[in-house]
Amino acid sequence: MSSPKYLTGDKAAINEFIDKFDTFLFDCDGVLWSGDHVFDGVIDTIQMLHEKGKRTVFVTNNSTKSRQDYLKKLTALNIPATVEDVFGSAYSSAIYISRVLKQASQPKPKVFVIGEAGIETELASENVDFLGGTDPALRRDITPEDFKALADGTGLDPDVGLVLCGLDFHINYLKLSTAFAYLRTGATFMATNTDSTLPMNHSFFPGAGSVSSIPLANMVGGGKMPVACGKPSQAMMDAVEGKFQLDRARTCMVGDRLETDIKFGIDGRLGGTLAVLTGVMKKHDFEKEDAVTRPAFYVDKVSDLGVATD
Ligand SMILES: O=C(O)[C@H](O)[C@H](O)COP(=O)(O)O
Repeated sequence: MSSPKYLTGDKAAINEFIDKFDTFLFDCDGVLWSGDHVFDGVIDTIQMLHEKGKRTVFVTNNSTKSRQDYLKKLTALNIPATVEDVFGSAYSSAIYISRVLKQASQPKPKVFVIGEAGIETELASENVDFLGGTDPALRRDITPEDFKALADGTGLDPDVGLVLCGLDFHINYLKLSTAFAYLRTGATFMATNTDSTLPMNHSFFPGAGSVSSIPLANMVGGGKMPVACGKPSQAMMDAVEGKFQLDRARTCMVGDRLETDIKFGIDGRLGGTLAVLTGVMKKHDFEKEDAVTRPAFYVDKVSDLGVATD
């Protein structure tokens, strides 16, 4: 693996870098913002890319929000975008379940969800029947009656054939027990994404993988991992390519996490990958001898690209 090229402060190299691509796939958390704090210069940089005729697509593993929700956040933060520019792991999962698995025509068409409204909205947009998710009936302690009903199956919906788990800010023992009970009936095991942490407010919190899919994988055992539809899944890359008619050679992935964003771009054989150091990744992560993945380029922060307009 060749050494990543550091672009910060090198105007000629940055201009050459930008000219290599027509489309930039941007990760969100840790690249554009931390929580509701948009990093300095991000808005100007996105606008600069648009003025140069470049397309920007926001590809996020955060399944708590739908495309519309993300558009509201982008708009509130003054980042120029349309709903068509957003591609999240909730949407990626919903189209995989509806169009690849054709879940509606399966003997057990319903989906049990661990996650937030973003997943529910995207499943509904694909006419996939679901339960769980933000249902307030699940936001409580497990009872002896629950143990009995989950153990003998009377507490399960016989039409559930798939479990989809993502980031759930209301995770609890009852939800995990219910999901595990469905998996024990043979339900298909899927995850929107398996990120270990969520970058938020310039710190890190439990991510989707840590709160739902990895604990369930541990319960199921045998090394069985869920089909994940977020980065670095190439099911997501294929869907992004199809929707945006990408020329992969002229597309660059911009991200803050080696094992999701950069791996997504490399495995997808994109023309390039750009790492930014405002989120999860630190320079050492890809400079160390045993780094499994290395970006082609890196900058300290996204706004370092802004010198291209000077
Ligand atoms: O735990 C998660 O779901 C992820 O940390 C989070 O949502 C990542 O979002 P992204 O960086 O892909 O925008």
